[in-house]
Amino acid sequence: MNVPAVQVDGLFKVFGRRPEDAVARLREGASAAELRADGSTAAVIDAGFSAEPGEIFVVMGLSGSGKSTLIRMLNGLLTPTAGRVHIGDTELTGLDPAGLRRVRQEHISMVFQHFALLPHRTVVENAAYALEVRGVERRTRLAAAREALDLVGLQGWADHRPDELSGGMQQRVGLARALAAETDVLLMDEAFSALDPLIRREMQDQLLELQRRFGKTIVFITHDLNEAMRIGDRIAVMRDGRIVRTGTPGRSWPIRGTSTSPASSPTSTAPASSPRPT
Ligand SMILES: Nc1ncnc2c1ncn2[C@@H]1O[C@H](COP(=O)(O)OP(=O)(O)OP(=O)(O)O)[C@@H](O)[C@H]1O
Repeated sequence: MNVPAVQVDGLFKVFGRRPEDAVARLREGASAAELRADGSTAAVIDAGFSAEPGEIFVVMGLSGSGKSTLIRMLNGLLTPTAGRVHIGDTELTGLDPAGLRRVRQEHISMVFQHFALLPHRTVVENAAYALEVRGVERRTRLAAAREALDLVGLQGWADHRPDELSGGMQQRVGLARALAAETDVLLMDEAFSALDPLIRREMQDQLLELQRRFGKTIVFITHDLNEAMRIGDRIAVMRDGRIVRTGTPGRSWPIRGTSTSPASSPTSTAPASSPRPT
């Protein structure tokens, strides 16, 4: 199958009592603050975008703006209150649990901020984990995991335990796990945010290099404007649950106010058409 787009239409997630009623009120113009007064949290409000094949689509916003809630709806970890998520032609939001599991296993990998490695397993077993869940036979999955570890520069570390590795190396294992799974959609939730600045930059470079080679569809969450500008083909800015701006990094991207102010006129631009800043 070709690498699929990740498409989001009219997506809402409300926590609290009677979330569907809250969505109806939001659609009628109620504000998130009004809902909060009634005990509901509107974490994602009417989000829409399409992350295209081969693109790194960055979602940037301050803490509490709804980024994690949004990305968790992209792989079905959270069920939207309203709206749709498509992975290619498959509507995620319309699948039963077994169908959802299948799409996740075959198409979607997630890389987390705190690595999510299994401490009692070796590095190679961790890198092979997604394949194990998929039922791939041990020898085949360990061979694929070793190849993926080579790709992220961890040759020689396969038989160590995660706690013998630095933070940067542990996150490379997280990346290797995603690569070994050979899924075409990669969801990264603040994946480099726990790393110190030099290592973080190295990881950004590594991701760009891997992306040049494999051309997946990547949705990358960050609160860091520099990171967004460095790796994003396009950047969506979230504020108080809403995507307030989508644009292409470069000279035209208005840096001032992107992280906190609402956009005066959100623009949508074609993916991957302009060079990345270096
Ligand atoms: N399970 C939940 N129940 C109730 N409210 C929640 C839940 N999960 C998130 N929220 C609320 O939804 C809003 C958005 O949270 P979310 O974690 O998605 O934001 P974020 O941009 O990822 O922030 P951070 O970077 O701090 O994780 C916040 O007000 C948060 O308190």
